Amino acid sequence: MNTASWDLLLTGATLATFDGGQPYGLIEDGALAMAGGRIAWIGPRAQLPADAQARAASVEHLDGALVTPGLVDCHTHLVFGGDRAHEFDLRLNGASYEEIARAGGGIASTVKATREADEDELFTQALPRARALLADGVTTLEIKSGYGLELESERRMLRVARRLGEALGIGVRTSFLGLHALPAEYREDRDGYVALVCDRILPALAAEGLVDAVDAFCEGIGFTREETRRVFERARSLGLPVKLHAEQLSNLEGAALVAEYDGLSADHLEYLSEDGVRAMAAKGTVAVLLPGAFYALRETKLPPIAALREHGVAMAVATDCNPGTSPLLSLRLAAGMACTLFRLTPEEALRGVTVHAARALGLDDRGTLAVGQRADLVVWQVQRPAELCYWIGGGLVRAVYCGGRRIETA
Ligand SMILES: O=C(O)CC[C@@H]1NC(=O)NC1=O
Ligand SMILES: [Fe+3]
Repeated sequence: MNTASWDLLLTGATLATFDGGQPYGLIEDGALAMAGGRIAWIGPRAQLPADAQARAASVEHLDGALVTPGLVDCHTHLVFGGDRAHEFDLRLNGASYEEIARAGGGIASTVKATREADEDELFTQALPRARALLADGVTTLEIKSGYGLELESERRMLRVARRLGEALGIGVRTSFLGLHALPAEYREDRDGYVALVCDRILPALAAEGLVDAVDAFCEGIGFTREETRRVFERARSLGLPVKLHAEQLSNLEGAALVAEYDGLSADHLEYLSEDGVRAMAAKGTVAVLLPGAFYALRETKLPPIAALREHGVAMAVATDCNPGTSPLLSLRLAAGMACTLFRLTPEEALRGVTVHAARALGLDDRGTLAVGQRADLVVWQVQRPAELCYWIGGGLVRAVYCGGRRIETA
């Protein structure tokens, strides 16, 4: 009779648990057991129960390899049609953003390509991007809508997001981003478009179970604070949490608006003020830093990292994977950029792509290695946590587990 109560026992691991007070929550020469998709036991190998080997259906000795929680990418626009590589080429050959936009480029070109693609085409185009993030350790992905800007295309985007999670066996959380850009057909009727989003599209997609959170692009080139408030009011009436692209290019006090609605996160934040930091701290709103967009746009204004630290605002880091301002397919590289460009410590950056990123999605069942957490974890080819931010480039993953199941990353 099988007496095993553990599915798998990993021993001889360097465990970065991000749980407890030690730097990285580190446990040297540790052991971790999984059962039923959860972590059943974790601690120093020397403290394993005497019958540990008998309890485990299988045992793997890791010779000191680093084990972390599965990485959480809490801000992506991963589903979209076409790409903007040609614009990258035009820009590097001297074309301005304005010239490209006037020629139909920018978000408008991605909206056109997304509307023209059917669900299978969108899925086929997004799958390699999701696999690339998975191959670098991501086990939970947030994926936004926002390139459809009308009901059927927004629905297609969110259905593809759900399909990606099912196909790859990883967690997916969706965010509705109807207020991402004004579609051409509403160029003369902003109010009409905001009403369409709030009164028609969002309620319909929420009723179909496609929306986990509501986001908006609160910016001079996006939507105003008042327009953002309208979609937040609708989200609240539907019982959906909110998050926001806030203070990316200017200060519209979007972060304070998220805090007013007890929102999950404010994202970008290069122009975040001290008042905005205080508002976020008072409500536990997570600051999501997006160094990929900062890098690709060659920004110079840094987010107020010192103020966020001083006020104890949890900082997350994400790829913001999108075709225009952050075509970034490695969350680990985003963590490295957060260190090099934003001066986060490696521990801050790694908390930013694990436990704090999970909190930015309203998830408390993942992001740390602790008994009862989902068995979402990565076994790395390195021994020290800081190496995950230090090495530039991929190939450091040895194994990925999601819900206790080994995930193929090739
Ligand atoms: O250019 C794109 O396709 C998206 C830009 C992206 N969206 C947003 O809200 N902020 C950004 O940087
Ligand atoms: Fe974004």
